[in-house]
Amino acid sequence: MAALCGRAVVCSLAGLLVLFVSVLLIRTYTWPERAVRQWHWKEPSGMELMEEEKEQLIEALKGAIRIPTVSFSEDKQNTTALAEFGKYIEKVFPNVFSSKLITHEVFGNYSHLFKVNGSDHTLQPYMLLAHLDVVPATPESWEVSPFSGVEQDGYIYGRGTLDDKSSLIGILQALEFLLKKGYKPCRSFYIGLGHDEEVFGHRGAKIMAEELKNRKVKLAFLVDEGLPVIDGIIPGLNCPVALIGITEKGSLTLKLTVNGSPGHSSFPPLESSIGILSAAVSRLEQNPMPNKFGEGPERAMFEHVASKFVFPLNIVMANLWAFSLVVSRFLAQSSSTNAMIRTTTALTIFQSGIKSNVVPPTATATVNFRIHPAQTVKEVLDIVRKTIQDERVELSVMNSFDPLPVSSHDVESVGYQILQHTIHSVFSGAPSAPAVCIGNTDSRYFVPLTNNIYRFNPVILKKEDLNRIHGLNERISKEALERLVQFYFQLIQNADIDKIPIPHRATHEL
Ligand SMILES: CCCCCCCC/C=C\CCCCCCCC(=O)NCC(=O)O
Ligand SMILES: [Zn+2]
Ligand SMILES: [Zn+2]
Repeated sequence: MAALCGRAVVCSLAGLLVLFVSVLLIRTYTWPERAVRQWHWKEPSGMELMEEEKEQLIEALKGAIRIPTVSFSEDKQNTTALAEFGKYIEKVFPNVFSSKLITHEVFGNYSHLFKVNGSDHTLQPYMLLAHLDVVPATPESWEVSPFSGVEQDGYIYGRGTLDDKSSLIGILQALEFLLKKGYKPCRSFYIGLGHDEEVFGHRGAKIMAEELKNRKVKLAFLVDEGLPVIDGIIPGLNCPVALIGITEKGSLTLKLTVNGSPGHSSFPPLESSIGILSAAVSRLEQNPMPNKFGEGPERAMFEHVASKFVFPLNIVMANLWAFSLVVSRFLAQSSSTNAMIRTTTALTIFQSGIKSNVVPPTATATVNFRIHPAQTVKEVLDIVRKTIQDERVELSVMNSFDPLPVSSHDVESVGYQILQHTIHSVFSGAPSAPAVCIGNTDSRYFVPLTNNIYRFNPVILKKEDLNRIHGLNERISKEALERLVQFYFQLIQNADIDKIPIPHRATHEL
């Protein structure tokens, strides 16, 4: 009898296992049909750059890198360089500045707004954004001087080659080439070039956005800097994938202060302000914010490219209903993937002390949190207070904003489809996926103007390149720069799409 029961249990378990494996395989290998729009894409004209054009482009970027438009803080920017940059783009892109189709305005002394007037006023305009300021660079740690625009082994080196002068020059250069070829757009578009993105954008992009809002401008979509085409960054993903930032993490910057009594170091207090503050920031670092994998758009990103993972990871990614716990733990292991799944905690400034035999009265620290779309500033603050649990540590909010709204990214979404089509064509068929932009961009100020903001940097980035952004030896290959211009060249032309698309069923549309 017992043997019979045992057999029945074994049979049931085997049946369940077969069922489980069948579901996994069915979900993995039968990609669901998706309704896609049959867009009427026109073939963009004159895609290949001539040698002379390639040379012009490279020189244009090198010249831009040599102008040190550094933002140190909101109140400390290299304004001489910012002014010089304005004159530089006027000299390098004469057609953009003289075209009758284009109006040009300056905001906050150094930010630039262009409107390129299209022929069809029934089409809603769109906007391209980039910024001309850069973060500081310490020359002694670089292989080449960060503002020399040096070319070495096929790469142009310098601060801004990835963030964000390449895009700025790419947009203007693409427009310059198009104007030279006699191109006239159907759809109007704006180009916004902010001068203080690296220090919150309050005087540049924010003012531009407010002015456009006052003018009652509504945008079909907006494309700003953001996530790249990643290559080799997610283990097991066997091809480059273009990540389109459909939302952006929120941000919270806190100043932590501990006030103690100053005195002689020969009879120090039992607990110093430095010791108390160190323990507090250490607790924050040792207790990361909760893993939120599956509660924001990052889950859809993995499902989107599930079929591009190597076996057996393709099965895992196509079946996150069963494996999300294990995937989330795996993603937590590296800094770039960890940033996708939780609010991150970065200890960025720590200050105290003036002399080796003086006990300092005060210690301060700055902590920057980038907030996952499934959390809010308030929730993060509550967790911080609970984690520190020390009344002696004063908290003050230096700046904060909640995660940005999720932009539309379905088959009906014109902007997303134009972007996706352009990526597919320029990056040799690379699949794209909606994702969370982990850095913050000027585009957040344009939320009142459009529901369709996309953060995308048209550059292939490998794991070893990640730390070059805001880091040492920032560089872009000449080939990548040419491709970047191709991207804007085609994006601008593809945005002229005017036909109302006919709903259509197709398979395997990424
Ligand atoms: C699933 C894991 C994929 C991880 C991919 C990580 C790729 C990271 C590459 C670039 C970082 C994104 C930068 C976005 C623009 C940030 C601009 C900026 O610096 N803003 C200022 C700020 O955020 O403080
Ligand atoms: Zn940037
Ligand atoms: Zn930056």
